Amino acid sequence: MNLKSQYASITMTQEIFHSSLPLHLESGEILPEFDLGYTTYGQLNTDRSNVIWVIHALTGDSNAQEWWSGLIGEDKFFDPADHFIICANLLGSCYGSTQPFSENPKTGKPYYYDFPQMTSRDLAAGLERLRVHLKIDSIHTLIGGSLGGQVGLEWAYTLGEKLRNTVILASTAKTRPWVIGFNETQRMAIESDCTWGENAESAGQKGLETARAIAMLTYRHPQDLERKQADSENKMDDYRASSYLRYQGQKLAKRFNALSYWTLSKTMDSHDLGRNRGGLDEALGQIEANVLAIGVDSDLLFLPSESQYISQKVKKGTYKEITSSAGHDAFLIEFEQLSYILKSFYLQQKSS
Ligand SMILES: CC(=O)SCCNC(=O)CCNC(=O)[C@H](O)C(C)(C)COP(=O)(O)OP(=O)(O)OC[C@H]1O[C@@H](n2cnc3c(N)ncnc32)[C@H](O)[C@@H]1OP(=O)(O)O
Ligand SMILES: N[C@@H](CCO)C(=O)O
Repeated sequence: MNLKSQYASITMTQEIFHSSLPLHLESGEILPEFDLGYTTYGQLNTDRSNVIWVIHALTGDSNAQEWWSGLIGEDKFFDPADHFIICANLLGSCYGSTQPFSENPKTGKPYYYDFPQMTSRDLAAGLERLRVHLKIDSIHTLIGGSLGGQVGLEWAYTLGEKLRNTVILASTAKTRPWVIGFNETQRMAIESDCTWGENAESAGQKGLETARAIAMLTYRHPQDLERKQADSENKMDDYRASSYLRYQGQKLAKRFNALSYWTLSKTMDSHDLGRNRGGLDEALGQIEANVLAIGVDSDLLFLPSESQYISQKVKKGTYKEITSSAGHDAFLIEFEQLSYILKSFYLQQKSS
């Protein structure tokens, strides 16, 4: 579907890529075939050197120009008039790619709880299959935050010199117990829903609301809630913070499903760039691309030190930090700082 924008030169496409070749997963399981829904903005230039590949986070979709509107779009830092911007819905997610509700070719029925566990390395392998299909031999920049940063690091490792720049935001090279713990509380909430276990797309949805409420506290910061959710002094119940978290839970449950959420939270947990590669330092040292790791000073989920570590252990690393009271989700909010950091990074590449 080609949607011409108001500027004749800028196109947007939304396609489904079908891979009929099996994907061999890290667990040893096999995904017999799969689909990836993807969105592109702009066009490839003559030497195909203007590819910006965006990787979304946990509940994201391929419409990067929507959820990252401050960074991607006409007259934004990544402008489709200059770049070919592509974003694919990650395997396991429910926005057009193969996921727990997809048909299992072996049974002719939805996978549901039989959907194979996938790691960030598997999700990167799925994106690699799409890259080859699209005949994209070189990627100018790979950029992703949180889970998107985990998948981005895995893909940067295998892309080698096919990738020039990698921008990893609010993420990590190996998921720590702190994050696994938060994800486990969210899965416990989903599993406590009496509908969990049913072969139905509505299974676990109330539990998902609670999971999202827990997650929102990891995506923000006490200062953020103090600023936006504080109540008047004499309040004794029905606090703004309570209704805010309940609202956010309901809002996610309207657009996402519990099985995809459960699946992708396990993907986040199992992320370890160094697994079967001689450890983290060895693996990070193999990445050929220029790496810009961006931390958020108030991030309580993926700590700034984890971004600093990435920049210190890769061959060509730069660390920058966003200053924000918003916490982890600042990578979705602080566009002025992000654009400035990116501009100085690319200028540094030009001068080196
Ligand atoms: C990288 C990716 O893949 S992104 C992943 C997919 N996308 C997402 O997760 C959504 C991304 N966007 C967001 O999370 C947010 O919009 C952000 C982070 C970009 C911006 O967050 P903020 O501007 O701080 O919005 P905030 O978290 O305060 O929520 C505002 C919403 O809560 C509502 N709200 C605020 N306070 C309360 C309250 N006390 N009670 C009830 N509702 C409330 C607002 O009405 C508003 O509703 P709306 O979203 O329907 O308009
Ligand atoms: N809030 C975003 C980023 C989480 O890391 C999401 O829901 O995916």
